[in-house]
Amino acid sequence: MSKPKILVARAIFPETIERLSQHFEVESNQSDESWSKEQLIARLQGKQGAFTTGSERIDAAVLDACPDLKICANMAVGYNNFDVDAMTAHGVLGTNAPDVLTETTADFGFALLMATARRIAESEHFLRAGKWQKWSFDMFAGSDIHGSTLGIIGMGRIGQGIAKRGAHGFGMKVIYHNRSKLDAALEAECKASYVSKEELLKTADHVVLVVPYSPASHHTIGAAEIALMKPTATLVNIARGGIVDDAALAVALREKRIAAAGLDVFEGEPKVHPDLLTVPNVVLTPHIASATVPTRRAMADLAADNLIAYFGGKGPLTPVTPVPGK
Ligand SMILES: NC(=O)C1=CN([C@@H]2O[C@H](COP(=O)(O)OP(=O)(O)OC[C@H]3O[C@@H](n4cnc5c(N)ncnc54)[C@H](OP(=O)(O)O)[C@@H]3O)[C@@H](O)[C@H]2O)C=CC1
Ligand SMILES: O=C(O)C(=O)[C@@H](O)[C@H](O)[C@H](O)CO
Repeated sequence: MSKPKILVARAIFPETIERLSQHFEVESNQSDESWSKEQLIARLQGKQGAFTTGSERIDAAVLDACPDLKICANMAVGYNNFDVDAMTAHGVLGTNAPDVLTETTADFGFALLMATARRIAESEHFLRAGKWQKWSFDMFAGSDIHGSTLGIIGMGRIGQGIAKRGAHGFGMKVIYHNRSKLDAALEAECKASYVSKEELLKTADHVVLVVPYSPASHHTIGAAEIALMKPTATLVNIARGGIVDDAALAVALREKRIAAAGLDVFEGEPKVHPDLLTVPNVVLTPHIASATVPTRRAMADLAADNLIAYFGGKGPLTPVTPVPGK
């Protein structure tokens, strides 16, 4: 029997390609070229499965043009690159890669918070530029992490990981906002209290965003929300580009309406709003929150496992679209 045909849309570990090749006829983008939508559609012709990353938009145009496609397995927990309604209407399954990256991403969220609040990147640039001539009482004085109030918007798996690090490791008071409240046992584990978004923005010393991107969460933080925050507050976005209005944030940072921001994700990335590149009080990283070697391997393994389980007749492991018969 011939093997199902799959497309691996971006360069990935050679071991993952080897493993997939045991089950599938694999075409892969190991040169990591940037494909246009037309090129993606051309490569997907005759393929029953796709190994995708957050970079490939799977929408009605792609689905209409690729009638053989049955499943797209994302090597990411976020799946806002999938048009879930269009995939459901076309009977194409989507899977994501949850859990395996939770702790690694929470570590990074906390690292970015600390770098931002304690002005680590800004002070390092100052030192490297040869500007350090003397000690002074307020040189790069930032804000404290320990004992401060941490506000988390998007208190899911990763948000809870950050909350535990803050509450148990740094004695922070943790407040959070979701559309729904966590159950009491989870709140106790995270030492966290539910508040409205407005109260969170007004009272938190540090606001961390870990909410998935959707039309409902578009510009969760814009000029009006920033205006509610303390002038000494920091804002960290490890969620997705589009959760923050980057243009409004750049203005707020320049005018010191909040103290600082740490951003791993950007509207229209890999492009970054030019004004963010020129304000000093922001730490910018290129979407690397899940980037440790073991975690990237685990994410690739889970995406591959989803394809293998589905074509092996077991059904997808971590579906994000409805699964027929379930
Ligand atoms: N920078 C990076 O490299 C990475 C970024 N991410 C991002 O982090 C996101 C979260 O991942 P994970 O924690 O595993 O996901 P979860 O689904 O476990 O958590 C998401 C949380 O957000 C809340 N939420 C969803 N929509 C809204 C909304 N409109 N307003 C307020 N709260 C909302 C949910 O609660 P409720 O439904 O009650 O609202 C839930 O608690 C991913 O979707 C991805 O975009 C993840 C990994 C790495
Ligand atoms: O999992 C997610 O949602 C992410 O944002 C990151 O872990 C990925 O690196 C990125 O999406 C590429 O697939």
